[in-house]
Amino acid sequence: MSGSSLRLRRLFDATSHRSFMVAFDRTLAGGPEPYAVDSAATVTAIAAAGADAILLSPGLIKQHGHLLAYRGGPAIVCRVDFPFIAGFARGRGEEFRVIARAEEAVALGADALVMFLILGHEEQRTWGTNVEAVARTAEAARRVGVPLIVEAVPWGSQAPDPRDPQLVATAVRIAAELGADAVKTEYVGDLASMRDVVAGCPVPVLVLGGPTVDDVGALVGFTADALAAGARGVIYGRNVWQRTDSALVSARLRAVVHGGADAT
Ligand SMILES: O=C[C@H](O)COP(=O)(O)O
Repeated sequence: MSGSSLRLRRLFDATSHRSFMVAFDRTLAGGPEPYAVDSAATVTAIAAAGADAILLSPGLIKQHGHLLAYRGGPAIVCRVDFPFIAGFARGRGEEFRVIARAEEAVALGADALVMFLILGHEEQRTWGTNVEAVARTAEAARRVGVPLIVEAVPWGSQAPDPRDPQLVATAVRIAAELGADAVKTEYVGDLASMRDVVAGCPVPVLVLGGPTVDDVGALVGFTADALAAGARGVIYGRNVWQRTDSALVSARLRAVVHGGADAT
């Protein structure tokens, strides 16, 4: 078994084979947001909530990695690209820059890497740059022995609907064929379509969260549907940490991801 496969397994629970990952990388491009002004406090709360892994920028791994370095603590996942979205805060887009190489992320203590593959670019040139960056990072990740999770999403300006099942299926398939060890993508809205997305993707599919959903029942419900469709877990950000009832919601999500709890 390769180092990448071995380390990928560490992101998943030994019994459920699923993962409750929490993304705290939004402030990399969005700055200090509500509930995330004190980054150390947010990282500590995410670890206390029982996350299997936490997604952080290189700088936050450097600053706060020690808060996670204990037996049973969450694995550390490093975002290695910077999204030039006309504000991560203001919407979706298609520009990015690679900010850390696989070797650097591993030297910081990362157990896995995350970067975007965005479908629907306005220009072939930027699409080509994105494809090449993912392929090069996948090659470097293989060489270093660290898994690469590609956030494959139809968020480009030319994609009519970021949750279009066909486009989502295409995005994750391209990511896998470029060398991703797992993908992070949209829940496409219904179980049957999500099954097709998972069926066409030869690597584990993890579902992203997006803006905070106030209706916790709805959040838990679509999480359960995504898992029933074959998703191997979630990588949720604001839906975990950008809310007053964060600890409670984390516990419910964790229970649903690892089984034994229904969506109610
Ligand atoms: O890709 C986006 C980031 O990981 C932020 O996660 P979020 O949209 O669930 O808050």
